[in-house]
Amino acid sequence: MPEKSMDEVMEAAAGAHFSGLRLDSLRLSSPSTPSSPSSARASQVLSPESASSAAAAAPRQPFLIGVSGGTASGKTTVCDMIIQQLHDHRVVLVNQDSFYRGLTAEESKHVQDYNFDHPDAFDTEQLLECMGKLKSGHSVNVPIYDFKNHRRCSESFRKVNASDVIILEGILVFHDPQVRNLMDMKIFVDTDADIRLARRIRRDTVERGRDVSSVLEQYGRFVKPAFDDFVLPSKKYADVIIPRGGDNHVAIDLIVQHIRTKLGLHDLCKIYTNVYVIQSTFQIRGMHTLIRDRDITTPDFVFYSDRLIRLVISTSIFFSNLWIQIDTITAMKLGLLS
Ligand SMILES: Nc1ncnc2c1ncn2[C@@H]1O[C@H](COP(=O)(O)OP(=O)(O)O)[C@@H](O)[C@H]1O
Ligand SMILES: O=c1ccn([C@@H]2O[C@H](COP(=O)(O)O)[C@@H](O)[C@H]2O)c(=O)[nH]1
Repeated sequence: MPEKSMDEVMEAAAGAHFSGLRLDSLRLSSPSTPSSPSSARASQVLSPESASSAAAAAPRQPFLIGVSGGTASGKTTVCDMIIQQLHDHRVVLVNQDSFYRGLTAEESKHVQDYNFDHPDAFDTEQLLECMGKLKSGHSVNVPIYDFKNHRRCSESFRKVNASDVIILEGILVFHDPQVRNLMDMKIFVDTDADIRLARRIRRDTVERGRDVSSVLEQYGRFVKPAFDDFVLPSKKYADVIIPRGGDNHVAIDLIVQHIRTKLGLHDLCKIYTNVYVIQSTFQIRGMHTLIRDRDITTPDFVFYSDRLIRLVISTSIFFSNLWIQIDTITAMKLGLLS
C-alpha cells in the first residue's frame, strides 16, 4: 500500500467525509538524517515524504529569497524596500555581483571585449558554497567586487551573519538550477528595457566610472544579447513577477506580508521546539473562516468546530503513537525490554 504523507492524511481529515484518522495506514520507514533534537525523533519514523511535509510546516532553516531581473531593473531597490519593511527580523542581502571572478591582468587589457553578462563571468561554485553555509545557519565572508577596476578586493571581505531571511540578488541568480533550488521564494523584477538602459547610463557614468559611449557599446554587444539568452528565459522560474520594480508598492507589501507569515511559523517553532504546526490547507482555512462568521448557524458552528478539534487531536495522537513506538525501540536496543 503506498505511504501517505501527513499532509494527505490531514487533507483527508479536513475533507467532506471525515470520520476520524486511520493511523494504521501510516507506515513506519527507515531513519533519515536528523537536523535537531526534536526533528530527530520525527525523522526516525516518518517516511521521507512525511518528514519533508513536516519540515515544510515547521521550517528550521533561514528563508531564502532570490531576486532576479535585467540590469538596472530595480533589484537592489526592491530588496532594500523589503528589508526596510521587515525591520523586526534579521535580514541579510547577498549580491551575485560579489561573486564576479574578476579580470586577469591580460583580460584587463581588453576589458571592452569581456562579457560580464555571461554565466561564466561568475564563480557559481563559490556562490553555492556561501549560500549553503548561510542556509545552514553559519556566517560567511563574501568577497567585495570593485566595478571600476573589475577586480575583487584581495584583502577585505564582507562578513554576512546567519539570519532569518537571506536575500540573494543578481541578474543570473535563477540561471543555475543548484542555486535556484536553494530558494524558498523567487522574485523577478520586470522593468521596461528603455527605462533600464536610461538608468544604466546614468548609474554607470556616475557610480561605475564609465562614459556614455562605452556603456552603449557594452549594452549592445553583451548586455542586451545576454538578457535575451539567459535572464529573460529564467523569468519562468519566478514565483512572483514585479512589474515596475520599486514603484510597485502593492506587490512589495504583498511579498513582505507573505514572508512575515512564513517567519511567524518559523518563530513559533524556534520558541517551542516540540510544536508541530498543522499545514494550512484550503479546507482548513475555509473552516476557520466559517466558524468566525458571526452569522453562522449553531449546527454549522458545532459541525466545523468539531472537525477542527478532531484534526488537532488526531494529529497529536499520531505523534504520541510515534513517540511510544520510538521509546519502545530505544528501550529494546538498550536491553530494557525483550
Ligand atoms: N523606481 C525607480 N525610479 C527611479 N529610479 C530608480 C528606480 N528604481 C531604481 N532606480 C535607479 O536605477 C538605478 C538602478 O537601480 P537598482 O535598484 O540598483 O537596479 P539593479 O539592482 O537591478 O541593477 C539606480 O541608480 C537606482 O537609483
Ligand atoms: O566589472 C563589471 C561587472 C559587471 N558589470 C555589469 O553589471 C551588470 C550587473 O549589475 P546590475 O547591478 O544588476 O546592473 C551586468 O549587466 C554587467 O554588464 C560591469 O559592467 N562591469
